[in-house]
Amino acid sequence: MANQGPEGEHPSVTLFRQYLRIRTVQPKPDYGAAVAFLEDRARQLGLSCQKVEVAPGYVVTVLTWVGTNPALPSILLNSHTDVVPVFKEHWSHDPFEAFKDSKGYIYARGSQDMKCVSIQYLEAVRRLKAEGRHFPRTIHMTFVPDEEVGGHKGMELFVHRPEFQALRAGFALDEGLANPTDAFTVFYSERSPWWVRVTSTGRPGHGSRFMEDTAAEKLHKVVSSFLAFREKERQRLQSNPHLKEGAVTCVNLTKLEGGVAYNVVPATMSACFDIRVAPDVDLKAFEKQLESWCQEAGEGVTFEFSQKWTQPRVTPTDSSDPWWAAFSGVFKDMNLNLEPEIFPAATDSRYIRAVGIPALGFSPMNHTPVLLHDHDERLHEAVFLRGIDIYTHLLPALASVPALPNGS
Ligand SMILES: CSCC[C@H](NC(C)=O)C(=O)O
Ligand SMILES: [Zn+2]
Ligand SMILES: [Zn+2]
Repeated sequence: MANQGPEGEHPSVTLFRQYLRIRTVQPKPDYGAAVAFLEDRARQLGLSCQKVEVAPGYVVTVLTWVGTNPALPSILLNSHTDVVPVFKEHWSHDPFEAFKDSKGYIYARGSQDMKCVSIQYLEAVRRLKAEGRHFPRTIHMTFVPDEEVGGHKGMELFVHRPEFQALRAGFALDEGLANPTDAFTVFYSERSPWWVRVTSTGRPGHGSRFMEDTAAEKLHKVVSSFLAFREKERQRLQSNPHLKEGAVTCVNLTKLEGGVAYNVVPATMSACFDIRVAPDVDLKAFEKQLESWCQEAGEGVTFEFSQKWTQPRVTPTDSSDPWWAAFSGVFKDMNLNLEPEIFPAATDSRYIRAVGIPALGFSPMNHTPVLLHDHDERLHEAVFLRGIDIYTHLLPALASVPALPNGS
């Protein structure tokens, strides 16, 4: 029976399942247990382990494999330790048990997002070290908290710390997404999250009357403008087979608030939008567009941001770029299909890219449905193990990229 314990199970899978059982689930992740697990891995692998407390209780753990030429900028392998909450009643198995079914599927929150990648990094390094391999560039594995709620007490702070500067990262890998086909997806940029609350104010009064200038009418106009834009972008994506989801701007109305009673016309109503702005959009012009939709709706309609990312960056994917050449070359050598895309949501990669470090988002999961944040998130053990193989090829290639003219 596949779930009867580690007997006959690949030790990397057993380790993965142990890590999945640590309850680093938002909103109260057990970060202490994750850090203790990683410290233990550092001891087992003979790696140094540094803990950087970026905010009270929020520790970034850094495991380091020093290269033969530590003067060269390093390779940063980043992963986050927290996972999103679950609706337990919708799961076939306990999401923190790491149940493995008879076919080899491991069910657990974090199995795709992104505890698989954390263990794959560690196991690839373990294997390469055991083979006696050495590479010029130092490899740092960073395990960060808080990504699932925006990274504001994680990577966003860490990239501005002296301990981060001291890592002297020249190139980074972070998370990607599964791909249901034979191909692997790699993300070279991200859309910018803009979370916007539009507040409409107007005349209150009795619910039986035709009041003039109501908050609801004006909010309706704004909502129509936002959703008309959404439809335009949706059709632009649908009509062009060359465009992928991340290349267009997406808008969703995610909250409507206001009102106190059926028979009271409210003086204030608001609508919240989750906007993901494509990296080629002129952000100043786009903000002006939001402003004019509010103005056109009438007096007393304003908007504010609760997230506003304004530093979209694109990591080069042309063959002349040495990092891309090293990364994509491995896929060519291994005869694997690679599909470069723009990440539709936001990851910690945006903070890494914003401080000038090229970063690719990659989670080695092909033949796997995208189940991050979903019920029954799962990963097949064979796909997980294949991912370790892929990293055992990627790390030597990246950590052997010669010194670049720009100093990285
Ligand atoms: C804007 S901070 C929230 C981050 C979250 N990341 C993912 C991968 O779901 C998101 O894009 O909604
Ligand atoms: Zn993630
Ligand atoms: Zn996530």
